Amino acid sequence: MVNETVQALTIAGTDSGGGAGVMADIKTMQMRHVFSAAVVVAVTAQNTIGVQDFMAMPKKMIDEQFASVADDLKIRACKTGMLADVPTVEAVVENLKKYDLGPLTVDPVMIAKGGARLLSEDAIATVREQLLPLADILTPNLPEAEELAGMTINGRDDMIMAAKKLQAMGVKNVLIKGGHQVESKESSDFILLENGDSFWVSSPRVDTKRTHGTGDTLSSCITAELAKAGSLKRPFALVKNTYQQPLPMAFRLATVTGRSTTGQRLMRRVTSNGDGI
Ligand SMILES: Nc1ncnc2c1ncn2[C@@H]1O[C@H](COP(=O)(O)OP(=O)(O)O)[C@@H](O)[C@H]1O
Ligand SMILES: Cc1ncc(COP(=O)(O)O)c(N)n1
Repeated sequence: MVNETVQALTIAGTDSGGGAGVMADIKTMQMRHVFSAAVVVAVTAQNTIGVQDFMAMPKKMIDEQFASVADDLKIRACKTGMLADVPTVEAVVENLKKYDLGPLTVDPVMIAKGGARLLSEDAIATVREQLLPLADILTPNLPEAEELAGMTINGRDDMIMAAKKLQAMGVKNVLIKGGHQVESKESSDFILLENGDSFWVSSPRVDTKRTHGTGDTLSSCITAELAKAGSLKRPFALVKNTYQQPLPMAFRLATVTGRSTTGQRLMRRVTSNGDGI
């Protein structure tokens, strides 16, 4: 049951296929019992095979969505996902500064798993310079961490160094996702907290290419938990606990037989964890 007084906001692009973007965010937040609002900044024509097309929203429409949400709801935490291009990033930054929407999780979506660019190359600098300083937590995957930190990442020591570099750019907490280390038997994420504490969260790698939407699921789960708790302690405890659980057999079978994505399975692992932490 959703607690309608606990409200979170996703600021991202839609996925017509329902596996990533705003759709994954809403499903995840809902399953974490949080009411989710959405500011749609881009629309994609997309499925599990790839992104066929996308269109960014005009600034006026982005501004109006932020105003509608802020005038009516009491948003306790928010996240950004796909931000398309420079004008869109700038419009989002302007609105994030204008309204109090609680702690901000930035998922710096750049390139979809299928290879389509969801953030123009010239917008990377805008994200680095204007959006990162507003982020309470940044959740890049490995290629995004490389791009933002300006270094190549080969292994754990590099992930630690990249997280420190990103923190030096003004981000309070950094979670570097290890999903793209396909040669490793584990998927290991590195978390560097504001107070300098750090830890690794590892889980056995699911042998599948169907990982569409995994990052969105993770960042919207963190955002939902931030909306409930107001601090990062509980969201990270949840993420850590969730990942340390073995994958239920049904999900392992789905990898082999079904079209279920790792994102959807991860969502179920996250959500099947209940509120017991
Ligand atoms: N094949 C996999 N097996 C297990 N966990 C995975 C797998 N792929 C990704 N993950 C986990 O899913 C989350 C999202 O990671 P990743 O796929 O790298 O993000 P993104 O969707 O942004 O590229 C991370 O916590 C990562 O460790
Ligand atoms: C609208 C939208 N937002 C984010 C992603 C990234 O998800 P993934 O990297 O798993 O393809 C996506 N494909 N589409």
